[in-house]
Amino acid sequence: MIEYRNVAKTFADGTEAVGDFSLVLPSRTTTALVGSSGCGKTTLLRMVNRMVDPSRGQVLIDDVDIATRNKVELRRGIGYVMQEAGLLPHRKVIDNVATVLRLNGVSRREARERSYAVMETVGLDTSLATKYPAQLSGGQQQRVGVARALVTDPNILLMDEPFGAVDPIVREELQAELLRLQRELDKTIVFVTHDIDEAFLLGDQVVILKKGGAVAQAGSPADIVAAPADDFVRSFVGLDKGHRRLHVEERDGVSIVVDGAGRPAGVLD
Ligand SMILES: Nc1ncnc2c1ncn2[C@@H]1O[C@H](COP(=O)(O)OP(=O)(O)OP(=O)(O)O)[C@@H](O)[C@H]1O
Repeated sequence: MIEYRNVAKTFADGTEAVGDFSLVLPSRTTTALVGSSGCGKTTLLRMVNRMVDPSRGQVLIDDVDIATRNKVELRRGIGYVMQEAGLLPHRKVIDNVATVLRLNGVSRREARERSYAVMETVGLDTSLATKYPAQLSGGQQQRVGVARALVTDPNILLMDEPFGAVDPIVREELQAELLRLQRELDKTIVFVTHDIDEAFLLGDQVVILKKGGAVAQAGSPADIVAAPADDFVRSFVGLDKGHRRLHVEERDGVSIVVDGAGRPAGVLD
């Protein structure tokens, strides 16, 4: 379990990125932090692996304040996937994946074996292992980023807009892959996105943020759609727009679901 207790972050230049944020993220579930640019998502995410230390308040992992933990040791149990994959361009795919294992003192041979295995886990053809990142598609590079984060088998996976830079079709593939991985691996995932549909698809818990890391609403996607907290949430999730306002129409004895623009979205079973 990850817990934020009244955390705040003001950067050295005086920018208040997070005002007062509290939240519990249950183990083995995915929490999606969603909000517009600059609302503090990345700052909150990076507090979990201490890339950012809060100015006030605490972050706890399994009831231990992480401020008391050694940063290097803490990060061993936490995978981090960033936007644009962040791969080392001059190192082969397999060496990118193996980096952290080698830093942890795992032998070259074992590091390679584990890296090949995790490439398969994330759906990467192992023939790509000896290529350089620039020789891969954007989607493949993102998978390498996920493989690299998973290779040490961390309990926690932090993902910062990991699918933001790929085209919509590849993005859907990667989202489906992540859902499969989550079922298989059972990690505690913190996923940052500005896309509410992605947050609803991947998050067990969705946290809609306003500026300064203020929580507009936190809950399951169904809870949020059923009872949006206010007009900001209603508008953010698109409940004021046609595509989420569904109703049922009868056509020749079949109940079809139609959106606010009159487009059929599906049939009722
Ligand atoms: N190192 C820093 N120094 C000063 N200000 C910062 C720093 N990092 C972030 N900020 C500011 O803090 C606020 C929150 O930034 P953060 O990156 O957490 O937002 P975000 O919601 O992740 O945005 P985006 O979706 O654009 O990545 C912004 O105003 C940003 O400019």
